[in-house]
Amino acid sequence: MRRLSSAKAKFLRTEHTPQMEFRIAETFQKSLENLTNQEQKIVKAKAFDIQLNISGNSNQFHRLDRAKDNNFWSVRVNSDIRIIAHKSGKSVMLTYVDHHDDAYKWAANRVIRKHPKTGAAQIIEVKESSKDTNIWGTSSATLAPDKLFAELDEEQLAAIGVPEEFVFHVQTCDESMFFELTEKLPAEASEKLIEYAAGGISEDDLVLPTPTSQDIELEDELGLNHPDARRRFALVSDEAGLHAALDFPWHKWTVFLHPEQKKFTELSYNGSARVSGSAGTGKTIVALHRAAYLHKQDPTKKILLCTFTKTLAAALQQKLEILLAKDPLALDKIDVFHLEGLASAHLKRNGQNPNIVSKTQLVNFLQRSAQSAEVTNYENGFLLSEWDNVIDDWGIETLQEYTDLSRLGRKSKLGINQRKDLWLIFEETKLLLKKRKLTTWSRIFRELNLAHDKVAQYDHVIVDEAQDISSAELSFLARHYGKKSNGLFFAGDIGQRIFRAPFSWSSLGVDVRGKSNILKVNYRTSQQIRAQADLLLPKKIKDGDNQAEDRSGTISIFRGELPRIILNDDEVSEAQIVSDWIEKQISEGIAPTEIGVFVRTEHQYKRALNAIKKSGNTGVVLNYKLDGDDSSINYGTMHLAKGLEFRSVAVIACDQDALPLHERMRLFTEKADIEEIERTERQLLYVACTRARESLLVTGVGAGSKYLYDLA
Ligand SMILES: Nc1ncnc2c1ncn2[C@@H]1O[C@H](COP(=O)(O)OP(=O)(O)OP(=O)(O)O)[C@@H](O)[C@H]1O
Repeated sequence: MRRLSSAKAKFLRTEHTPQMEFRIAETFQKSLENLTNQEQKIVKAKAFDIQLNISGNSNQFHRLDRAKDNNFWSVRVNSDIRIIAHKSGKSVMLTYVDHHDDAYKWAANRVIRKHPKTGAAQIIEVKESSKDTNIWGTSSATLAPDKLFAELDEEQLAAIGVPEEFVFHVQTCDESMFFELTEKLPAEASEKLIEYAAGGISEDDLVLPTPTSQDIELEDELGLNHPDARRRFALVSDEAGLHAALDFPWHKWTVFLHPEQKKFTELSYNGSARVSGSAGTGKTIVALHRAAYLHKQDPTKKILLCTFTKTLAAALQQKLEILLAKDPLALDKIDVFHLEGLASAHLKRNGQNPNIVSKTQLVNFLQRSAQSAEVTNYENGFLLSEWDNVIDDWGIETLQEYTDLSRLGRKSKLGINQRKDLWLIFEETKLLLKKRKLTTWSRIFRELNLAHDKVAQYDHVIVDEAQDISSAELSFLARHYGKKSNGLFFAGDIGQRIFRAPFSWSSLGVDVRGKSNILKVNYRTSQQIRAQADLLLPKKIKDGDNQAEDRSGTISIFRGELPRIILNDDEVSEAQIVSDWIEKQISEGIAPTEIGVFVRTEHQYKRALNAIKKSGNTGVVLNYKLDGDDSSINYGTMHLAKGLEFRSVAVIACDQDALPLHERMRLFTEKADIEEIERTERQLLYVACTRARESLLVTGVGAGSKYLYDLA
């Protein structure tokens, strides 16, 4: 009879525990990324093998005798590569993968343990370090004249999840070591410290949150189910989940959600709810996960994930395909549309093909109507804006309705006589539209009735970039889906409203009060870029229902270079600056497709293209399919940038008359209207700047846009 080593025997004794749990640690994904494609392939195959045979693969595991944590085991992938797995209780977790010696080295000095205060599992690197030796080899005491966290005692640091080994280093950390330190700490502790250092929280906030009844219910031996741990150690319950984790290891969002993101993903409510947060805080990620989550809860339900432009819908579809790569049935049950696309598809099914009036036609009609009504003291732009935001969007059909209207989104107070004059123009325009059998999207949404269209009967509707929804679109959604359980879910940032005037959602029966919350961790943008872009907007912004959203206290989880804001004498020198910047990005290994160049209007495209060409590259205008070629730099208007992201972004041609756009400003005389335009122009610059992950350049010519002075 062959005797088993005691280690293997112990493994076998525990392996038949019912309902073994399989997990992937974030560190595993990260290490997988560092392997070659070929190596990744065989590691993935082995990972699937482990998952499939979770209760019967003991002979693949070899305990690491010299590791500090005796729950670490190695799994042979080939003669060179080893997976490091952690096994405790009923959980098997892949934690690391590398070439043999490096994998063993990684495991030798690490332990996974439950934080004594917070109860969350953490991976800790345990060095043979005494208190006066810095974890990175230098003496922190001598490096830290301005200690950032000297005021915080051990108790407070423990309450936010700082592991015991790091307490001294946190207490002696200064600004120069700050990010190096926070990168080594568990995310929950880093985030609280970043927030504290940025002045966002006081010492009083650094207390242990009271566990909820659900936390207590989920409590486990190692703390792997703790909400803070789940963002590092993802439970993978099926093959599709493992595919999502392994096929796109750099897309961490597919498996690791912030506890707040998870909360919103799984929120249950009647009617409507909303998740907010400044740019890059993962609202779209919540929208995607929520769609997948609702499908999993009940695969018979139909789900609509929608937004406003084709470009954004294409971006959502791409991400959904990543999240559900191996779950075609789920993909089938989740439709992604931009709202006009949804309406078009419905009309087509009914054999209708509406003739939508173009902007040029509309301006022409308004102009002609003004002449025939002999009311010529209003600019075309003003008429168009009044038409779009008031008459058409709110479906105003009579002078009475117009005079009764409480100017919802519009801030200016048009007197009765002015409205009477203007009504002559709009009434005539309506007639012209009717005569030519033309219509508008707002009219379509107001009249759209999907009651008998089975294809469009959705159980759950999720709307991304909801800050730019029109009243006609919102009332359409509310009519059809607003009363259902988990009917409408909105993700958006009112600080990024760039297309529409604000209006009261509650007046249309959409009440998200008490069912909305704000995400505060920015995953996209470096601390430096985010902090600077935030200077453009007030800390609190009110929505159309007068509800204030507090944007302060948002933190970024990584650092980068400071954004550069440069004013130039002329366009030639601007092109040189931008071209040099592009060359620098490329020399640092950033691919052309990871660079975006944005301008205020299409008229400025030439400036973008000149700079791109000067750097020796080719440029391509961003298109809605997001299928630019593999070697060109994307450029486009700031509006087109919405919802997208690039490693490096240049926002150029920010001249005095471009931001705020002079052509737009001169249409209005009322202070309130001008303020509203100023707000959206500012927000537009904020949107463009926050597309940048690592590097941001903002340029203008001459005196430059006044907003650049706030940004600097
Ligand atoms: N939990 C997460 N883990 C890792 N990365 C994340 C996570 N959540 C979001 N991200 C990443 O952060 C970036 C921003 O996410 P997302 O686009 O969802 O933000 P947003 O709030 O919708 O931004 P915007 O308002 O600018 O459209 C994306 O690159 C996304 O992959």
